[in-house]
Amino acid sequence: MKALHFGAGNIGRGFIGALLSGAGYEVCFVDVVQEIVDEINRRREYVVEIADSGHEKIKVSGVRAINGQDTDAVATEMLEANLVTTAVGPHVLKLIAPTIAKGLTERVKTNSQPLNIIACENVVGGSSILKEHVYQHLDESVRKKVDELVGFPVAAVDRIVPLQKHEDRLLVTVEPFYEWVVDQSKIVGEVPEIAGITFVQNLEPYIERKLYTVNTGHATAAYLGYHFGYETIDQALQDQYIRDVTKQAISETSRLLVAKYAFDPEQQAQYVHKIMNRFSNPHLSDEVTRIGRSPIRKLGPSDRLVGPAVQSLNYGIMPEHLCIGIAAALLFDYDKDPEAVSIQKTIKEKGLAETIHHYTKIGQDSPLFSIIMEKFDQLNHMR
Ligand SMILES: NC(=O)C1=CN([C@@H]2O[C@H](COP(=O)(O)OP(=O)(O)OC[C@H]3O[C@@H](n4cnc5c(N)ncnc54)[C@H](O)[C@@H]3O)[C@@H](O)[C@H]2O)C=CC1
Ligand SMILES: O=P(O)(O)OC[C@H]1O[C@](O)(CO)[C@@H](O)[C@@H]1O
Repeated sequence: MKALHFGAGNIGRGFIGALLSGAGYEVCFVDVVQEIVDEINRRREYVVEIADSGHEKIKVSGVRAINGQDTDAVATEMLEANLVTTAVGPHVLKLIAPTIAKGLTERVKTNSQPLNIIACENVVGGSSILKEHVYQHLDESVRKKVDELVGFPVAAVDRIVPLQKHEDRLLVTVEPFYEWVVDQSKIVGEVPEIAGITFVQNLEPYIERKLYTVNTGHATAAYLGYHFGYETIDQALQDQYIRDVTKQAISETSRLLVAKYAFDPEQQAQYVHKIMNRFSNPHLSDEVTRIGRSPIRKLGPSDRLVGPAVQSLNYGIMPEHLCIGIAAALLFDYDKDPEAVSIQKTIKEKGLAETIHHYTKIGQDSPLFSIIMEKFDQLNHMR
């Protein structure tokens, strides 16, 4: 069985590639960083280290890689692949779509075996977004065949993999916990038996639970941590104010998730408890600037902060602490992050009110609007 995986980065090597290799797949990575591609091909293996007191080292063997700019090589790999996965970042999906479309166009000429393409990104509907981009590059006749033979099941992936700072460029340190949930209803052909993937009939509750609990809490702690001068997430969470706001923000999303999807409140509370412990893992050094990266994406209307805040109103929940998270994201003035720079420029040129509406789409008529304005002001005075 062959898996073609786009993105030999932290989640690619540290989670998806390692899990698929362990499940017996021959994994071929596609990346655009030639040094990583060369290093994988030179060694054909790498090590994943588990960040806990045991520091277990797991060897991932039999892997290879190709450069994504070599679209002919990628298309050739797609001819016989049994599974295609991605972990490139939500904004990159449209960039890899033409290559995937080229591969599918070639593949359906000779191969009538079904193929599933799973985007493993922190976004609601990642595989559907990818599918839309891919279809824009397919001829009408090819689309019909792809409709029949190719599935784009959506997925939720959860494993904290911080920035890697090892001499060994392929070594990747990961937290012990992982979860990969895939929408079975969109699988074309037989459901593959892959140890470590949970298949469900409706992914929406799972992706919202993951994004609006893990990522909401992480983002809230990261933006507040940055604001108050902490470097890593475990340092930030030792600050009582940050810890309290983070817990309250996740408790607001928990109330939303329980009301919307009828999750068992006790199980959700345990889920939250486990997540707070994962954030504080002393064996991981996870920078607040990584978790806060791309604040424009993270302030998007359905992403981890604004998405649950807006939805909460429909369930009679006033998400005051999520608004603190949103305000802290608007204060994220990290000059090495181009999205943070854009937000700060917009605030300077157009003012806070217009900036809030521009990025979050929250209107002045929403009760959230004035709370965000107020929290922004309060945080500014607390520094
Ligand atoms: N790091 C984490 O803890 C988690 C990350 N995720 C999601 O996984 C995705 C990847 O995140 P990370 O692995 O952390 O990022 P990363 O930056 O470590 O990896 C992304 C990889 O994609 C490669 N890439 C960029 N453009 C490409 C292209 N056109 N073709 C092929 N490869 C390309 C990059 O060179 C890089 O190696 C994101 O959507 C992220 O939200 C999800 C759960 C956890
Ligand atoms: O990968 P993104 O969407 O930029 O966000 C980083 C977040 O994703 C994770 O890497 C895992 O979900 C968290 O560590 C962090 O909250």
